[in-house]
Amino acid sequence: MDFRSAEAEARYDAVVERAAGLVVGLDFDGTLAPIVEDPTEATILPGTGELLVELAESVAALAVITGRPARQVLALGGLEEVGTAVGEHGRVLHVLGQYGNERWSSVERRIVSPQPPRGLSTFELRLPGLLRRHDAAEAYVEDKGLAVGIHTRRLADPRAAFDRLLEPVRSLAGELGLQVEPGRLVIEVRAPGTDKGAAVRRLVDQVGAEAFCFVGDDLGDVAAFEAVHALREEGAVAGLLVCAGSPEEPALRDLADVVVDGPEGVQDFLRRLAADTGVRTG
Ligand SMILES: O=P(O)(O)OC[C@H]1O[C@H](O[C@H]2O[C@H](CO)[C@@H](O)[C@H](O)[C@H]2O)[C@H](O)[C@@H](O)[C@@H]1O
Repeated sequence: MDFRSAEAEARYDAVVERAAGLVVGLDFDGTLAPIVEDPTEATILPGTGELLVELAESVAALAVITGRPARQVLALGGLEEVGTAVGEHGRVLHVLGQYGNERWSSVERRIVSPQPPRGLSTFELRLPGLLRRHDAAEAYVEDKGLAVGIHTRRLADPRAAFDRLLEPVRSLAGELGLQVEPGRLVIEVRAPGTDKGAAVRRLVDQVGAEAFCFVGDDLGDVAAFEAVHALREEGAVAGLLVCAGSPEEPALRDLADVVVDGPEGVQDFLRRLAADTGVRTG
């Protein structure tokens, strides 16, 4: 585990000190689940669910905050079972899907979701033509209900295809009042109006959090990093930012207090946090 400065180490100590009021927010793909070629085959790294349950004993709440649909991440992460075990410790697991557009908790156990955004069905109708015109007809299109993900990972030159598509997708999405969310070899088109930063702020209010630790790996997590950073500057919470590092996406490294090596490194971090907060509250 690599603290980026002495100040970062002090921030770790501050969130551990406030463990009873700490919310730990985690991204899914690239953070809890290793990146794989086929998005339908991603699964939480074995052992991480158990670590989350252990950590729940000594913190206020856990939250998985993801671009995925809530229903999908509950299945891929085995999070219904994790939520049940977290509940046995008297704690809550929150799952915020589609960048905070969908909400599930281990207490209510139902997904609250808005209607698909206006313009999304038109976008989907026009997308195949756009992909053909930009030599990316074989891109994998993920229909997420409230959003569409255009994946280039399985194309011959994934980065070049991503770069070719980004501006035309941005332009069509803008025409239809939709928001573009670039990620790791994926361009997502979704409803505007919320992001992972808003989801973090809502959780802080809802839980009455005194500390917030967020762990993420990708561009969609920048808003959450910025929210924790701002809340920390305002003195509202103690905050810690952890980057699940990868050679593919360096954007979060410079914003983070701690850089770990992908989902395996996240496991090591959670193990240490569970041990340190356990000592504190046990
Ligand atoms: O916010 P996240 O939990 O990180 O979700 C972001 C998007 O992740 C998924 O795509 C990424 O993971 C795939 C599986 O490893 C990989 O094939 C793809 O290249 C990555 O971009 C997911 O498919 C999207 O729906 C999520 O929004």
